[in-house]
Amino acid sequence: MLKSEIRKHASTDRLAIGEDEYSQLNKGLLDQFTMLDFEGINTIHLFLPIAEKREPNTFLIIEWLAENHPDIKIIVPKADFNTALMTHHEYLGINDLQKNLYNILEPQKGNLHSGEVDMVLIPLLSFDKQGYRVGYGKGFYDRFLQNLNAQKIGLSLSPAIEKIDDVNTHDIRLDLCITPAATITF
Ligand SMILES: Nc1nc2c(c(=O)[nH]1)N(C=O)[C@@H](CNc1ccc(C(=O)N[C@@H](CCC(=O)O)C(=O)O)cc1)CN2
Ligand SMILES: Nc1ncnc2c1ncn2[C@@H]1O[C@H](COP(=O)(O)OP(=O)(O)OP(=O)(O)O)[C@@H](O)[C@H]1O
Repeated sequence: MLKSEIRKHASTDRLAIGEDEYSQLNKGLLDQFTMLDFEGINTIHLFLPIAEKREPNTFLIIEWLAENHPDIKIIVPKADFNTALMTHHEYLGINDLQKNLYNILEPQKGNLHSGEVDMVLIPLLSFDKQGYRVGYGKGFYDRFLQNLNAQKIGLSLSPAIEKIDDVNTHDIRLDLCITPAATITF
């Protein structure tokens, strides 16, 4: 299928997920996440969820990390829609967040992080069996991941689709994708 069609289908399917199902799926996703190997992981970059779009609830992951790996530093992005680039900031807690025009929570005072990141948790609308992903189509993550030497992990509440047909040279493959039912390695 083409990215444009996948985006339509995936957005519609997501909005059909009810509150209870959303909560169950997020629990499954967290269980899978906790099974990763955190040896040598000092810094994790993650997105903050747009709950009304039924994105994976990464706050559960943040809470689990705070409890089980308090030394891991958490970095969150801020999107600049003029340049299609993101800046990356230390996560200071929920009180430092404010919604932007797109209803995405963003850090306000968190220091800019320009150092290394060991693991990136990546939002997506859909992914395929080869590890390619489809996002909202602005290329934010493709640009960010381009020169990044980190474990690239997609988070998805739905399983892989067969194939994205219009993969291009900008598209960066995931190393892993976590779903509520399984963690897939590419
Ligand atoms: N939670 C989260 N944060 C993220 C991303 C993401 O996918 N999820 N991004 C990943 O790149 C970046 C933001 N990317 C975005 C790209 C396009 C639109 C946008 O055009 N929104 C329109 C229509 C969206 C739709 O198709 O529903 C809108 O809200 O009006 C918003 C955010 C950075 N932060
Ligand atoms: N590294 C890059 N350099 C320049 N342009 C890029 C780069 N990566 C992606 N783009 C451009 O960004 C646009 C969106 O790319 P694509 O359709 O692959 O988005 P996506 O993967 O769904 O989005 P996202 O990464 O925001 O979730 C395309 O026009 C693409 O050419």
